[in-house]
Amino acid sequence: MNPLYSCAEIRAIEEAAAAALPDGVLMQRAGQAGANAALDLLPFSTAKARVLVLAGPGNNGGDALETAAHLAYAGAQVSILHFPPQSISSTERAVALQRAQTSDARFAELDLAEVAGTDWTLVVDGLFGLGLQRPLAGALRELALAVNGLTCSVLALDLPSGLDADTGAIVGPDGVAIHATHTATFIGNKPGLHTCDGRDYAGLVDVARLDIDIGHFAPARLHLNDVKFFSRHLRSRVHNSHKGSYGNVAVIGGARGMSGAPLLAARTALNSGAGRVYALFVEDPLPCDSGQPELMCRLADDFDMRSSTLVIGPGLGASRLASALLARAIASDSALLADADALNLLAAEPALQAALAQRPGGCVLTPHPLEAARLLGATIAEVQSDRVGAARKLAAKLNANVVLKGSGTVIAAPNGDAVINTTGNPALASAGTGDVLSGLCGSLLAQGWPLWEAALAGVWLHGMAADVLVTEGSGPIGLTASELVPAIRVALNRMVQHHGR
Ligand SMILES: NC(=O)C1=CN([C@@H]2O[C@H](COP(=O)(O)OP(=O)(O)OC[C@H]3O[C@@H](n4cnc5c(N)ncnc54)[C@H](OP(=O)(O)O)[C@@H]3O)[C@@H](O)[C@H]2O)[C@@H](O)CC1
Ligand SMILES: Nc1ncnc2c1ncn2[C@@H]1O[C@H](COP(=O)(O)OP(=O)(O)O)[C@@H](O)[C@H]1O
Ligand SMILES: [K+]
Repeated sequence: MNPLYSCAEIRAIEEAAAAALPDGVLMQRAGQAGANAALDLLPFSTAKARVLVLAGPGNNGGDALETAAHLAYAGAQVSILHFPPQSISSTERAVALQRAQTSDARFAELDLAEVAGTDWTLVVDGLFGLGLQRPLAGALRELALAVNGLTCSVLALDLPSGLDADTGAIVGPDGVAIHATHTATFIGNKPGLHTCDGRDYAGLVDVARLDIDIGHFAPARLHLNDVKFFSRHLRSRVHNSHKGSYGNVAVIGGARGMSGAPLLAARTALNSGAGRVYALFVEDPLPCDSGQPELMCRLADDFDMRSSTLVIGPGLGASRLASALLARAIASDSALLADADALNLLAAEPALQAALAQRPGGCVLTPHPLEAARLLGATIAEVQSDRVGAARKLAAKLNANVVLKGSGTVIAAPNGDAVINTTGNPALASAGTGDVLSGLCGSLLAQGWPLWEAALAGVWLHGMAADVLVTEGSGPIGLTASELVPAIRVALNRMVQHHGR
């Protein structure tokens, strides 16, 4: 189910597969797959298509040369910008070069004005793939910038040049990468295409397995999120049920001046099915939430934490009272999700971290990159330069199911399993959407979902609700966290209708 492989894993699969095949077969298959993907982006009358193929010095360039030859044979007007290797290249690359040279493809000189001034139908990016060693520099950097200024489709072979296949970060400080609209990736899917800058730079991703025997693929520890991972917990409601059947959620937060955050989380918990929802305040509880009077607003200090699933953190503040509430929540036997200020308190207090890590039932943590950086004693840049690694490290350190938020949210379990989410969009980049996510995950926990599946489903539904709202025109600009709440309710009900038991 949607496995993702690291560079090292892909190299190992390729090596094992290549050993059982005649020389050059994999590159030929990659070139054919690249050409097929390109033809899908060209008009039916291929002869009218002007295709610019960028062929780098390594095997990614070999794939590009094969692709160029196929496209020329199909009748397209193909121009190749060829960057020959400095030293001896692979035999298969030399064969691919010969094939391109004997086709009708034209080998062009690098002329940035021509790149920018030609009405290309498609650019094929075969500059660099898994072998990128350093940031694009000099003429290559200028070329990438010129391509990024074009309005035509751009097909990346294996991955957009300049992007790190493992992390999705653009290589180098102030680095550049080719901004592809489509990526034909070879052998297996790669995490870097789906998180950090990957979602922006890879565009639509298609995996070409190159007919490699399934036996060469070891079980993956990293996947793309999939409804199949959690659908068995989607349950239709039975008639003979009551509010007590669907659990209690207590959202603990709301320091003075910060009452909105727990209300958003609590409203989401209620609208995603929890039987009873409490909004608990560190101090000065609101008498009620007039926009959602079903919520029970209370002072947190008096609350019996054993009675509910606990979502602690939204607007919690950093007071001693807040810290004491967090300590009580960690010590309780209730299912626990910690977010926002609870994560900052944890980062500041090693004793709380130790208590959390020893919690028999575990927990869910939902940090954004800054909160994750504080918990890891790292910088935001360090977290973002390896989001999967950071989420796994935090999960192991705190014995927690960690949801590292942002584009391509990463969910990591203490045992090292990790998932990258595929739903969601920049409409979510507004205050309060994280509170909505914590309330949603808390609600699923209260309804009996295990921690891991609640995190996967919560992140998936939260992103799906935003995707639907954007499709309907309510975003990405100006979508508010409150608007997500009814959209999540619809998405959850639809999912139960389709997949529920
Ligand atoms: N083996 C497989 O799994 C299969 C691989 N396949 C394909 O091969 C790709 C991997 O090929 P690869 O290993 O040759 O690496 P690739 O990405 O072409 O780049 C390496 C070259 O670039 C150079 N170089 C690097 N960075 C640079 C920079 N910033 N600026 C300038 N130069 C730079 C580097 O030279 P050097 O660092 O020594 O200067 C070297 O010459 C893979 O992504 C897939 O597309 C398929 O055919 C199917 C089977
Ligand atoms: N560009 C984006 N693409 C996809 N999801 C995003 C993007 N920006 C933010 N999000 C999501 O929105 C939510 C924001 O949470 P958070 O930063 O905690 O906000 P807040 O604290 O204001 O509630 C997270 O679920 C995050 O993954
Ligand atoms: K590439």
